[in-house]
Formats: sequence, C-alpha cells, structure tokens
Amino acid sequence: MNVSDENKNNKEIVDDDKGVDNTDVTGEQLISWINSRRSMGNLDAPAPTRAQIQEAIECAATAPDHKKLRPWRFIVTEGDARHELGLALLEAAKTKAVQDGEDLSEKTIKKTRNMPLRAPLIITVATQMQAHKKVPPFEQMLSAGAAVQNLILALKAQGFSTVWRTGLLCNEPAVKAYFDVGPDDYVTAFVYIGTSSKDEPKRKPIDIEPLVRFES
Ligand SMILES: Cc1cc2nc3c(=O)[nH]c(=O)nc-3n(C[C@H](O)[C@H](O)[C@H](O)COP(=O)(O)O)c2cc1C
Repeated sequence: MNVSDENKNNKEIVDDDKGVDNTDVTGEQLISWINSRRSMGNLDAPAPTRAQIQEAIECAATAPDHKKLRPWRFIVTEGDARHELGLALLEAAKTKAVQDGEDLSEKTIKKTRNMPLRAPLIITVATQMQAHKKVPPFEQMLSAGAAVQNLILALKAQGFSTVWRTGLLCNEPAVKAYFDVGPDDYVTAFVYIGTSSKDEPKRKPIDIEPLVRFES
C-alpha cells in the first residue's frame, strides 16, 4: 500500500474517479472523493462479490460504537430472495392500507412488490439494541447510521453505486418479521447496491454557514 507521508493512516487507496487502485491518495483527494458520493437509483449487475460484501461490512462494523455493543445486523438479499422481500413489503402495504382505510391500486401493488428489484443486491441494516446503562437506544441507533455510511463509502471505494432507502414500510410488522427484527429495534436502511451506467451527478456546493456555529 502506498500512502503519502501526511496520510499514513489512510487504509484505503482510492482513485479520484471510481474504485480502488494503487495510486497515492492525499487527504484532500480523499475529502473530495467523499464529497463526490451521490445516491444512484435503478442499479444493474454487477453486484459486489461475497468477498467484497464481507469487506464492506467489516468497514461498516468499524463505526463508532459506544461500549462495543455491535448493535446492528446486516442482511444481504440478492437474486430470487428479492422477490420474497417484495412479498413482505406488499404484505406490509396491504395491512397498512386496511388500517388507513385505503385501497391499494394494481399499480401500487406492482410497484411495491417490485421495489427490491431496483438493484441486484440489497443490504438491510437493522438495529439489534442491547440493554446498557450507559448506552441509551438513541446512541445505538446513531451507531447504526454511522455503520450504514461506512458501508456506502466502502462500496463506493470498490466501484459500486448505492442508494440508502427506507420508505414508509420498512418498520411495518410484516417487514420486521421478515428480517427477524424485534419490536424495539428498527430497520434503518435498505442499501440498494449495484452498478450504474450513469456517472454520479456533480453535487452543488452546500453552504454550511447557516448550519454551523463556532464558539471560542
Ligand atoms: C435514513 C434515510 C432514509 C432514506 N430513505 C430514502 C427513501 O426511502 N427513498 C429515497 O429516495 N431516498 C431516501 N433517502 C435519501 C437518499 O438516500 C439520498 O441521501 C438523497 O436522495 C440525497 O442524495 P445524495 O445522497 O446523492 O445526496 C434516505 C436517507 C436516509 C438518511
């Protein structure tokens, strides 16, 4: 691994464009690369290999995690299993529609069932909260969010595109049951993963001024 002197601790060697290569990377380049991340919908094959998925999840598992509770789980859904997930989402939509006194149109039924087909592979990130006096549930939930972001960046480093989705159904009972997520836990992300034929659109600069206050 070649890292420039001022970036000895960077573990990943990242190309400016896509994927990982053997060129040196400076901190500035790495920041620019992080800022270039965009969500991409409607993804195609190829999806990451099993080894790449494991590598990305290892990266997710390094998320800040108070008391090392590892309060998250990763469920990888690909191939025909996406149809099973589609059926769970449809069941959730039907139950919710009854509760809300609404009818599901044929279009909505088809759209809901096909949602998991928008990418060749989905990693669902759910919390698995642990009772701990010093680590309240909100910290564990935030740790799950940090894990998702690490996962997304690792997949970008491997050259894949992603989008973090949840949607209104993700924590409905039928979906939680499908993933074996307990009543006090949450599905925090469906990370849709694959390859996009399009380039990531450039991001407009974000004015952080109204978001930040410096105190000294
Ligand atoms: C917790 C969470 C849930 C999200 N759920 C959805 C979703 O269901 N559908 C969607 O289109 N975008 C969703 N997003 C937003 C996208 O992931 C994405 O951040 C947004 O479209 C902005 O695009 P960018 O990542 O390229 O800046 C969600 C983001 C977060 C953090």
